[in-house]
Amino acid sequence: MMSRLLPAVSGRVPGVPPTPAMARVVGLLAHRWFSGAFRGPLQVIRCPAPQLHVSGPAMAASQEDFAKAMNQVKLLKEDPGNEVKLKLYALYKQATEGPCNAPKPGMLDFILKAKWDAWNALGNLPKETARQNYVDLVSSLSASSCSQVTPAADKKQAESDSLVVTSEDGITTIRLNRPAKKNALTTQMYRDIMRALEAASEDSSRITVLTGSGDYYCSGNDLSNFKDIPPDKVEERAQSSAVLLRDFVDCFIDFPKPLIAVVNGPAVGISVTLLGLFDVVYASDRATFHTPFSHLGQSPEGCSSYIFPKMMGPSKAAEMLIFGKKLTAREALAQGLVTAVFPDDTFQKEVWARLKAYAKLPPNAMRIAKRLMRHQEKEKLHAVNAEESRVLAERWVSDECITAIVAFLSKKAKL
Ligand SMILES: CCCCC/C=C/CC(=O)SCCNC(=O)CCNC(=O)[C@H](O)C(C)(C)COP(=O)(O)OP(=O)(O)OC[C@H]1O[C@@H](n2cnc3c(N)ncnc32)[C@H](O)[C@@H]1OP(=O)(O)O
Repeated sequence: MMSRLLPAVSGRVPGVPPTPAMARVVGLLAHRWFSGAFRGPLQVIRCPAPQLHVSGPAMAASQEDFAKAMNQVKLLKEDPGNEVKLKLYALYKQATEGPCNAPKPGMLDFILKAKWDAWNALGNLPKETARQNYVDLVSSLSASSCSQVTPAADKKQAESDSLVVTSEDGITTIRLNRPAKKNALTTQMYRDIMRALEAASEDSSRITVLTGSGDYYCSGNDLSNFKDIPPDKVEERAQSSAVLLRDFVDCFIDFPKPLIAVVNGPAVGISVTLLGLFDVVYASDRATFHTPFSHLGQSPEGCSSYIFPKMMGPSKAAEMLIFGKKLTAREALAQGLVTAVFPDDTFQKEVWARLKAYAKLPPNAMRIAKRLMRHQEKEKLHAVNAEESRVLAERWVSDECITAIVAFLSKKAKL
């Protein structure tokens, strides 16, 4: 089935170079980036599927992994759907041929055009990254039977893991588990959350919850993700991070079951913007909601540039997304970002009692209600996500952004 996705698109036209402005900024500022070996912790998804194993700092997939993944694709039991097939096609082409230089097919060549668009959207993503993303995607597709009750033996180790996924009482819980770093999201965590969502969409649970361990819900993107990038790789990294971000947010847009955020404490950056893609958001009265994008020289993501103005009106959204105004839980409730606020001392008890009751409702009825409420906006949300990710890739190489991140990493600044 999948082998039909792999025929070559022939013909060559000039490629898509990075903009001269970006290249200039990278050249001027590259020397200010941090260097030195990254010493990230190991991260684990607690999941019996063999593909979701311990992984350390990002590694490039070997040709052998790539070849294995191509074989795995042919063995998939279920059709992954056109959107995923297009992603696989695009990554395969990028990994084997590099950026799309083929002539754009005519408007009426629907299939060829969709394939060309998917490939072309990868821009200058390096071949190695495309290979890795292809392997990751195939691995997540093969892992669809994952995520049942966490084995008791694993629970002992969970404290040291960055992401813990459990499934119990009809609820799959994805817990951010880096309390010492305020649950900041590493690159590996983005990938692991995507895999966990893919698995949760297929498992027997009825609702899915995202929450955090410790005093924070999440402090947003781990700013160390910007560390250790060789000067000549800054642009490449910005592009591959934008692809990762887009794929990550797409998983939330497309998630088919009720998705609930249990916001146990302060939330920052992408952990706030994503809330607009959840069905229900419960917050402790200790939680705050902070999107300091301008302070960081960055721009909004998670479809917030579209959802927040619709949800709270343009001027309240501007206070958050342009001026970085931090909201209390009660203010977020008043703006519609939060569904309900609970006193911190009874938060866990009250919220989980509610969720357990919801998880007893008929699953198909819940999915159908969600689909009816969301499907008309889906296409728009994917377009907004693509644009926000593209713009962020530009911001990441900007002087404003680099200065802010250098200040944080050198301990000169904090929110
Ligand atoms: C694929 C890529 C997608 C990218 C998507 C883009 C998203 C955009 C965003 O999410 S923007 C938001 C980025 N987040 C921040 O700017 C928060 C930075 N952190 C802080 O300002 C503060 O740490 C704090 C206000 C969250 C908490 O302050 P507090 O004083 O209570 O605690 P500490 O500062 O001592 O924090 C404890 C340790 O945790 C580390 N840490 C916290 N947040 C982050 C982070 N986002 N990135 C990296 N590290 C973080 C902090 O450095 C401390 O570490 P240390 O103990 O080793 O010093």
